[in-house]
Formats: sequence, structure tokens, C-alpha cells
Amino acid sequence: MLNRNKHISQVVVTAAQMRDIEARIFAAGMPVSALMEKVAGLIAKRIQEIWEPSNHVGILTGPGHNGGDGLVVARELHFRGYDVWIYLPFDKLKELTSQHLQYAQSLGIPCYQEIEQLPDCDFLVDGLFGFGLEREITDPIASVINQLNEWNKPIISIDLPSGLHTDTGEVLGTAIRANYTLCLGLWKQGLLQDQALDYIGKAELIDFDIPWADVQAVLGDVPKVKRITPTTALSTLPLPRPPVTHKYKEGHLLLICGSRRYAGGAILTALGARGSGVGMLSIAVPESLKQLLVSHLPEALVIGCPETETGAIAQLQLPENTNLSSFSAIACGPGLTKDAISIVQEVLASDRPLVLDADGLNILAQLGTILTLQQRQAATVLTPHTGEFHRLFPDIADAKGDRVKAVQEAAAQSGAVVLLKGARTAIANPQGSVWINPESTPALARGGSGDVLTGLLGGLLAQAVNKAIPVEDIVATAAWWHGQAGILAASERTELGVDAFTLSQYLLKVIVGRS
Ligand SMILES: NC(=O)C1=CN([C@@H]2O[C@H](COP(=O)(O)OP(=O)(O)OC[C@H]3O[C@@H](n4cnc5c(N)ncnc54)[C@H](O)[C@@H]3O)[C@@H](O)[C@H]2O)[C@H](O)CC1
Ligand SMILES: [K+]
Repeated sequence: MLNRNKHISQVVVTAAQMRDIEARIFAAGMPVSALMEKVAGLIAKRIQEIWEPSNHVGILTGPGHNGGDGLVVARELHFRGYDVWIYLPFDKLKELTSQHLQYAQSLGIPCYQEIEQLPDCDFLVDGLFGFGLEREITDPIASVINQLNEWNKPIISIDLPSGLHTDTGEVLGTAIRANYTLCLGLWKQGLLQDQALDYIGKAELIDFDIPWADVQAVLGDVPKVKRITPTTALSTLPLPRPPVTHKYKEGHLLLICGSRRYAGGAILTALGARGSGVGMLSIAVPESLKQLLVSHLPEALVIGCPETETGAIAQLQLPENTNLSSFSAIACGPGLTKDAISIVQEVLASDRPLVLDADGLNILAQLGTILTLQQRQAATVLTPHTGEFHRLFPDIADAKGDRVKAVQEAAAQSGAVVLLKGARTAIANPQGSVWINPESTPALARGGSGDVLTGLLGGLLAQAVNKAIPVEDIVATAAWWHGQAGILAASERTELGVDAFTLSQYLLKVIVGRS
């Protein structure tokens, strides 16, 4: 049981997978009505914790079992002393839903068919549509949903905000803007897509004891799409360290970054790498930046390289007896400018685990993403935001739509681990496994925060090189750590107070006492 409870919140499902899992439960003998009673009872209990019984509550009821859940909630809140009314604009209901309507009405709970009839309420429960939504919501329901959104009344959505596509998070016509979403049993993939975030409000999982065996029977031993949780993220940190070690055993990262025009990017990337705890840090920058980097990171080996007349790195002039294979990992790109093409080509040709970001990605796109990466054997991690993603993978449409699908396709095509930045950063490996970071903060939407991630990720990769940890797990940990540092900094300094330098200083505060 412990194992199940630890993992259940990581699992992400599509509508089809949820249906298959629930079908197994019913086939095993659980009556549909019993499951609905159990689930809706848990919803009603949670609602009572959010809002006390003095409230007037409207229950928005759909034709399917989402509506059935809503009607059970209506009845239970009625018994608990809430002033309940039901809005049900449909006439063809599923059998179970129809029975619950009949019983609710027998208790004297008023039921309305027209939005204009609805009495005032303190909050609404959205039981219109759940994972059974199959098509665009059209009038008259669409207009009702738009009107309900205008009411500015707090809304608690059952399973999903009605109108959101369960898998892609796309708004099908229109959607309820919920203040709370109580997701049932297993996290629906649509709730982890950027395009859904304006509609979800505060999302919680209502666990209704789905047997782990049923989850594994449908999703396989290890689910393909998972949410990054503190448990999974902290488990791949290079802690505790062995009592006997030395700096080179704790990873040697080579950062290749910066230009005369973008000196700050090199500093921020290096500060991210410092935060990772990497044993040794070498930083290759144009010669004119060398003293600047040394002044900020006295512990780093700063390599001043010959520069082009535009102030970009012209040539990697590594110290005597070292070459790219001397390093555990390489992170390349922040602040390089487009003039460092030969440098990016050189690191792509190396046999080292490589993180490519920013101009490193733009240069890769220019060289031809798929063709260029096909030559590489060593691990490659790409960390594009949506703009860079489109340049790298012009034929993959919806990095703004179904980001899970987009990042899976990009990883499969390129053979790289791809981290697609966003409010819900998604990470895929070439085999189709996906990690989604379920928590972040708009405070991170600032210049330089991506540089910090690149350094942090490079440092973690360098420390994991002799360990059998999948690259995508390391990338997921970096994304989680970076996001949590932003959240912690924003909680102490507001969302306006998380500049990239400050972000880098919060990295270690995230793991103190948690690792
Ligand atoms: N499977 C179970 O027994 C349980 C499910 N849970 C809850 O039930 C919903 C899923 O229920 P389902 O009946 O499959 O679908 P929905 O209630 O989401 O509603 C879909 C319903 O509405 C029709 N429909 C679909 N799209 C549209 C549209 N655009 N316009 C109008 N009508 C539409 C469709 O024909 C269906 O009849 C799940 O989310 C849970 O809330 C229980 O919690 C556990 C047991
Ligand atoms: K709903």
C-alpha cells in the first residue's frame, strides 16, 4: 500500500486510460453506483472543508456521470445543512444520473432548467462534463457557461473544468473557469497542459483507492507520463555524498557560454552550475569576459578563449593536455550569439553528455536538428522554450497545444531528451516517457532564469555521469529544483522579486532539510 500511495500522485492518464482503468474496477465487481457514491462522498467531504454549511450552493449538472457525481454531492450537502439548488438543462440523462436526480427532487431540492431561474448562491459545483466530453460545447450550454463565468462566483469543478479536453487541456468551445478542480482518482493529462491553466484554479487529487494493479494493467509497470513529485526529484539528487570523495569524483562540468554582448548570461549559467554542487566547474568564455567570471566565481576554472570581432567565442582553447573528453558533461549556449557556430559543431561532435540551450539551440536548428543529432552517441538534452522549439522542430505543430505530444515527438525524432519550457515544463525521452513539472511560478518569466536552469542541469548531469540514473530523471530533477527555487523566492519576495541572480541564490534553500 505504501508503494501505491507514494506513486499514485505521479500517474497521469488520458480519458481512454481512465475509462479502461474504471472498466477493470467494474468488471471486478464494483457496482458503478457504489463507486459514484464513494467518489461523490469524498467530493462532498472536501467541499465542506473548503466552504462551511451556511452557504447557498448551486449544482451544475450534466447528462453523464459527472452530473451523477454532482447530484450525489447535492444530496449530501443538503443533508449537511447547505441551501442547495440544482441546474440541469439536459433532458436525456444516463440512467444512474436520472435516478439521483429523482431522489434529490424527492427530498425537495429545487431543480431549474433555465439559467435565468437560478437563485443567488455563494458558490457553484461544476458537474456538467468530466472525462466524457467528446466534442465542442455548443449553445445553449456554451452561452450558459460563458454567463456563469461572468458571475464571478467561486466554482469547484468535479474531475475537470467542464469544456476542457481531458488529454490536451484544449478549450472545446468554452470552459468553466474554476477556482478549484477536484481531479478524481488519477491526474488527467489535460490538467498539466499550459493551455488549461487559466481554467483550473487550485487543482487537487481526490484519491478513491484505485488498485495499483489496475493502474499497472492499463499503463504498464511504469506509467509513460508522470508528474514530477518531491519524492522523485529528491531521489536523484547527488546526496548524501560518500564520506571519501574528491572534487573530480563529484563531476567536472564544462560551461561554454557568453559573449561580449551577453556577459551576464555566462555569470547566471555559472551560478546555476554552482548551485548544483558540482565538484569542478570550468567555464569557457571569450577572453574579454575572463576576469569578470573569475570575480564572480573564484572557485571556477575560467578559460579565456580567442574571440571574433563581434566578441563571440572564436575557438575553444582548452588548457594543456585537456580536450572535451576530459569533462563529465558539457552545457553550451547561453549568451553565445549566432557567431559561435563552429563551437557548437565541436561540442556536438564530442562524446560527452551535452546540454544545449539558447543560441546553442538556434545554431543547432540552423545546422539541421535531426540530421546533426543523428551523428551523436552520447546523451543530448535540449532545453527550448516554445520559440526555440519551433525553430528546432518546424514540422511539429502544437507546442502551444498538446505539449505532451509535441515534446514526445521531438524527443523521438531527435533521439535527444527534450525539455519544453513552460508554466508546466514537459520533458520527454526518445522512448516516449514524459515527466511534467506540475508546479511553477510566473515569477520565473524573466530574462536569465533559463540560464540558471542550464547551469543547474549541466551540474547535475556531470554529477550523475557514473550513476545508472536515466538522463530524463536528472532533467526532471533540475526542472523541479529550478521551479521550487522560484516558488520559494516568490513566497518571500513576491513574484516581482525573483530576478535570475536571486533565483540562483535560492536553489540550495529548496533542498536544505529535504534531502
Ligand atoms: N465511469 C464511472 O462510472 C465513474 C465516473 N466518474 C465521473 O463520471 C465522469 C465521466 O462520466 P461520463 O458519463 O463518461 O461522461 P461525462 O459525465 O463527462 O459527460 C459526458 C456526457 O455528456 C455528453 N457530452 C459529451 N460532450 C458533449 C458536448 N460537447 N455537449 C453536450 N453533451 C456532451 C456525453 O454523451 C456524455 O453522456 C467522470 O469525469 C467523473 O466525474 C465517477 O466519479 C467515478 C465513476
Ligand atoms: K466538471
